[in-house]
Amino acid sequence: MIRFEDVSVTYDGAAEPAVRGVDFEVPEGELVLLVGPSGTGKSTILNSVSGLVPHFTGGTLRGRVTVAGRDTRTHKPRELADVVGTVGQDPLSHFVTDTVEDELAYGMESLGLAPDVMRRRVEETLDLLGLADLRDRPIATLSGGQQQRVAIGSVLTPHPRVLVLDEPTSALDPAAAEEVLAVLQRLVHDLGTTVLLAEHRLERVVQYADQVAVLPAPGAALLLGTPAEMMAVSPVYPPVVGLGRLAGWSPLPLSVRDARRRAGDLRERLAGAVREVPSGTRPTPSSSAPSPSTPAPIAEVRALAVRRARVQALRHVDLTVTPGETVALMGRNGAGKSTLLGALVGLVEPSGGTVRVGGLTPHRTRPKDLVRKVGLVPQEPRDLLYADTVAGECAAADRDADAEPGTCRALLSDLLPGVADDTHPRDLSEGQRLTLALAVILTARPPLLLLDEPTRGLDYAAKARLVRLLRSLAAEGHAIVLATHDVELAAELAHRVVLLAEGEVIADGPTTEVVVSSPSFAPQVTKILAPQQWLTVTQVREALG
Ligand SMILES: Nc1ncnc2c1ncn2[C@@H]1O[C@H](COP(=O)(O)OP(=O)(O)OP(=O)(O)O)[C@@H](O)[C@H]1O
Ligand SMILES: Nc1ncnc2c1ncn2[C@@H]1O[C@H](COP(=O)(O)OP(=O)(O)OP(=O)(O)O)[C@@H](O)[C@H]1O
Repeated sequence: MIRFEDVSVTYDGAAEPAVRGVDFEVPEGELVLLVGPSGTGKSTILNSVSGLVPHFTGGTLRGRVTVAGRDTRTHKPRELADVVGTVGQDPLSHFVTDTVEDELAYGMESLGLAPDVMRRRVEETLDLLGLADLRDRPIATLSGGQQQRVAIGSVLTPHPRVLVLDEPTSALDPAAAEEVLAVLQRLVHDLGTTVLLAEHRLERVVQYADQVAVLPAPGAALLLGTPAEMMAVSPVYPPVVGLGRLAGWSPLPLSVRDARRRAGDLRERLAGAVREVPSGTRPTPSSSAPSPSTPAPIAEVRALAVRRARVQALRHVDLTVTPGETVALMGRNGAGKSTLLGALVGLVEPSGGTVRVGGLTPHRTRPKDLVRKVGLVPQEPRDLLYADTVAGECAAADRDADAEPGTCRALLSDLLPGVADDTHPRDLSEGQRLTLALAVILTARPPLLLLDEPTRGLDYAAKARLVRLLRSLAAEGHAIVLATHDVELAAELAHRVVLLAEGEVIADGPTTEVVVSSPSFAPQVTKILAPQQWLTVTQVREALG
């Protein structure tokens, strides 16, 4: 259905092709998962199926890409729209209408479908993706994950024969991600839809794939095979595969269920091993604090309520954060995580209750004074960056924070060597942009550091670098609060997990306690080795010695 024949793409001005000699086929009615570290060309391959490469991105495409027999070089994206539905990495940039319902209908309208068919499919899709309550909402007022669901819904309604999805679950909560993948699988099985999908969070998707295509390194040849074959050789793999490799299981398990069946021996070996307190996870924040007295909190939230237009986004929220602790805020899309971070940094005004950060009331404090107390790395780091060059961005950060000139640049070079001063922030990769935003925020050395979905778009290596960095900041005494759907990240990093549901705190405790009992928020290793309480492959490796 999709065929690549010896395809190479070279972007204008680039010395090397972004992808080289790509030659593979996605048969009709199969779901093929495209994986690989950042920058290996996954988006480039996806965009050449929809025709965005080279028609919109520029550059040169050699070889041939055909979709349902149509050559994408001679057919513009518009002329492929009746066959291919695409969701890109940045759904916001693709929305064409203002409300949820209109957006779901738009693709069908442009194809001229009958009104009764459109009506039926809109209703179906609203139900399928849990959007019914949001049907009249302006898209601009939706949470990140709600927007991503709308973006996915809007390509499903025209029933395209081919779906091309670039990280479709990056902003979704774990349950929503499962729901979306179940919908895709149903389309593949029942309607024979062909799906090509790229994703970094393999723990969410690998078990749904018929085949996996791996781009091991920039410019390297693409490998194609069954998920089990590919997971044995891929440089990126989910924790279930990491555990399987560690335990020497063959064939490698791809799902928690497969792994549980094999895990008897491993559980026995682990029961014998001394269970140490895992690195990065302390039983309670205060019990291991250096001084006998608990440090004074850096942030205190009492009975916080926030209304956003007609939505009660938060109610009765109490939260205390002390220096040196890392707190993960988790909960379904729209639960109020970003709103709570917004209240801590003064962007969102409480409608009731109080918020105190470093003795100040954030929404009544001048930004200049507040930057020394608290900094937020937003869900879309681009929202924070407005200069034309990396150097300009860093100079502005130094000024805003009254820091020595060169402070921000030194931080950036430390975190991420090799980013040139004259690069436009727009041309950085997702991970590079996140790191730049982090350096900008850290320039003021705020004692409270907030991050909204920091692992969106990051590969496993970039995530590991972020974990190391945040751990060392916590060890220096920074308090860190991160809103995340990445259960594996929370397991690695957080001392404490706070679960929000419909604007209320429903659990607040040490990571192990909160996640072990939750089917949605438990990491893979926990599910595989239950009833023993392990969180990560690293912990298991250390325990086995
Ligand atoms: N429009 C463009 N113009 C110039 N270079 C580009 C463009 N898009 C991508 N590149 C470069 O091509 C290479 C492959 O990028 P691509 O986005 O396809 O990788 P990816 O595997 O999807 O990465 P990620 O997982 O980070 O999204 C990178 O070096 C990137 O900087
Ligand atoms: N400007 C706004 N106007 C009206 N409602 C809003 C606005 N911003 C957010 N909301 C609503 O407030 C609720 C909480 O949103 P918030 O962004 O805090 O959720 P979240 O937990 O961060 O979600 P996600 O996991 O999807 O990022 C959602 O129902 C959202 O639709």
